[in-house]
This record gives sequence, C-alpha cells and structure tokens, in this order.
Amino acid sequence: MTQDELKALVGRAAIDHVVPGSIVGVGTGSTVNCFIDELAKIKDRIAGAVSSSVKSTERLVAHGIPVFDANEVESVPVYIDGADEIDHRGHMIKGGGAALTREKIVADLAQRFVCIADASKLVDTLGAFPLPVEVIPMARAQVMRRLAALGGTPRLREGVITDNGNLIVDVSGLRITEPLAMEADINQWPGVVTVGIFARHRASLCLLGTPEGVRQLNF
Ligand SMILES: O=C[C@H](O)[C@H](O)[C@H](O)COP(=O)(O)O
Repeated sequence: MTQDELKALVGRAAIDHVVPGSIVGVGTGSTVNCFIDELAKIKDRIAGAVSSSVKSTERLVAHGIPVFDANEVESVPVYIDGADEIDHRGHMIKGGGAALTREKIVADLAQRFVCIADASKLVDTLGAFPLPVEVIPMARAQVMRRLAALGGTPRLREGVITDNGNLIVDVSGLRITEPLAMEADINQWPGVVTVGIFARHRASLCLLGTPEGVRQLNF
C-alpha cells in the first residue's frame, strides 16, 4: 500500500470515533483531508466542526459542513488530527503544515485527541522530524539563538507566514527524550507562540495505518 492509501485508510477509520450530534474538532494536513472527505459523507449526523486552519475550514465549507468559531465552542468530545511524529506514549511533533498553534487551541477544547497517521510516523524518540516553532517576527533571531543553545539547528521556513501572521522556525538535530519538559521550557520563551511538541495535549488514541490494516494504540 502507498502512503496515500494508508492515509485514506485511517481517515476512514476515524469516522468510527466521531460522536453523533456533536461538533467535531478537525486538524490539518493531508491525512486530515482524507478524514474531512469521509466526514462529508456523514455530515447530516454531526452538528458541525471547529477547525484548526484556514485550509481545513475551506475544505469543510466546500463540503457544506458548518464551521464554528473556536470561541463559540466550550468543548468538543473528540479532536481528530494527524502528526509528523508520534511516540509510544502518544507524544507528538506537529506543525509540518504550519498549523500547530490553532491545532493546539482546538486540541485544548477536546476531551480526546485521536491521532491518525500512517506507520512511518511512529518513532521511539521524537526529533528526527525537524521541530516546528511558531515565532513572532520580532523575536526570530533571539529564539533561533536559544534553539541553537539547546543543541538544535534552527532554520527559518522560507516564504511561510502562519494563519496568525507569524513565522515558523524548524529545528533539526534535537533528540527529544523529555517532551513534556521541553514543551514547557520553549513555550515560555518571549516571542514563542507555540512549540510543535504536543506532550501536554498528547494523543489518547492513535489510529496507525499499516499494510496489515489499522492498528489502534491507546495511551
Ligand atoms: O501543521 C500541520 C499539522 O501538524 C499536520 O497534522 C502534520 O503536519 C501532519 O500532516 P500530514 O497528515 O500531511 O502528514
């Protein structure tokens, strides 16, 4: 099976975790796009969605799925999103599509985070995928110096402005053995909007697409 077929497989499997009549938290990315297309088929059975990016909103609206502003929603039973990496405890690196801040906001509204990913995303230790950090433009150079001092190699993502008008710095060469601590540390640096470590908002369940079918990892 190709990676795209595995993404389609988990996008379909995620439908079983949608709570009928509820507002669904919807992530961002190519795997989530498969989920959105499946969600469209059951749109009459949900109240709508709260979205984590302009791109996902556009896709939801194109399918005729009502999209609620996050400020209108107090809580959602489930948030469904992809990941760039996920470890065996449900900690993730996210932000490869620059949507990490809004993703963490919607994840914070959710009672459960269901991660959908193809098998290539499962790792023993986070960090082989360059860690995205959303940064306010004025703080770019200082945050990059701090990231280098942590032992990583930061690089500005050229030509990318987030939905919030900020920059993305990608940090390679980190071995993230303590995701919770590193998330808390980087998040409190002046000018950092969000770090792409999702440890505090880790997955409750991962639907992992493998050539043998969907593997469920409960955390
Ligand atoms: O900002 C983007 C998100 O964190 C995505 O969920 C992540 O990059 C995974 O995307 P994809 O499903 O395209 O691999």
